[in-house]
Amino acid sequence: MEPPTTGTPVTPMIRASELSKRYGRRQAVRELSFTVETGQVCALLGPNGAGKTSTIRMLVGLSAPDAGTASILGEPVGLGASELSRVGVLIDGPAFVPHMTGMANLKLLWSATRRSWPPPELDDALELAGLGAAIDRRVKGYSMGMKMRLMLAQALMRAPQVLLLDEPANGLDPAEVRALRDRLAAFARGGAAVLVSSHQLAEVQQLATHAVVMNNGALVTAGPLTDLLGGADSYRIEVDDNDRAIAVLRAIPGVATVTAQGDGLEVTAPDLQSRDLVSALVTAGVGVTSVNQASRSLEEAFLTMTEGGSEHAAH
Ligand SMILES: Nc1ncnc2c1ncn2[C@@H]1O[C@H](COP(=O)(O)OP(=O)(O)OP(=O)(O)O)[C@@H](O)[C@H]1O
Repeated sequence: MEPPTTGTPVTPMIRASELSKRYGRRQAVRELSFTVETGQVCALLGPNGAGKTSTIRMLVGLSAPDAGTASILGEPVGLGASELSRVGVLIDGPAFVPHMTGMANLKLLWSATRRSWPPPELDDALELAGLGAAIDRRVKGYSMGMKMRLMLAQALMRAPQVLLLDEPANGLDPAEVRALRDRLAAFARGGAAVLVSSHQLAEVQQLATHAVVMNNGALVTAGPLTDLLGGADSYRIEVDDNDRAIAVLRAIPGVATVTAQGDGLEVTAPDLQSRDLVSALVTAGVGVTSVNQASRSLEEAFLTMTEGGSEHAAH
């Protein structure tokens, strides 16, 4: 869901406002601002040491910013803030008691809330986490993916409106990442806001609707993933005859620009589908080798991050 651009402003579910954090001489986060709205799965993206974990820790009140404000559900975050009861958190990897079952671990974690077991949302949380019968097996036999699912269950059983997950896809195989994506998407469709950190562009393209890209503690770019990826309105097409293809493409109503780039063509056509372009080319007898949606901006942002000399964090 997109935030409205006009009309009554909505309160962002998650807001980082000019957040800064320093550890000794290391400026981990600098003047970082972004928001996550209801219905969004937002990726917090950046190389190792970019400041993602530091940011999430400030957003959930585990560390205090040196400057700026973290707000959840419109309220400033602090340790013990009441809003935090409506926040699900996965940070610092799964930590469970190995000789206890998944369910016993959930019960133990729930006991900290001093509310009676089971939580009303337990069944939904278990279904979304998708552990099946394994929930009654000991955690020491779990794979990394299963531990992540159990983490997800413990975050979801609180019926959170906001979910913050630090590198949840670490140690998951591609099928598990897909399953995680489906679960996060379902959760966001229910009106929640999800912030999920990652250092992998490919992973984020699968998971998120929005992205906040950071490097060296600072914001590089932020926005809907489709915008950051160059939008669905631009395509890279490779053909067997560039000159003829350019003539054909330029004659299609709705094609805004056609430019030759390297071996291929860069086409902007906001209202057309790739198949419209391909069928026009093929009908005109031009052989099409490949068609891809251009994904420039986010790639460029990543390039910037790499050039910016990302540091590997030893922590
Ligand atoms: N408690 C700490 N004490 C000292 N330095 C820290 C501490 N926590 C983080 N840092 C430093 O702050 C910078 C940002 O770290 P952070 O963990 O937030 O980055 P990250 O993007 O989450 O990286 P990673 O993907 O490796 O977890 C790094 O240079 C890190 O070494």
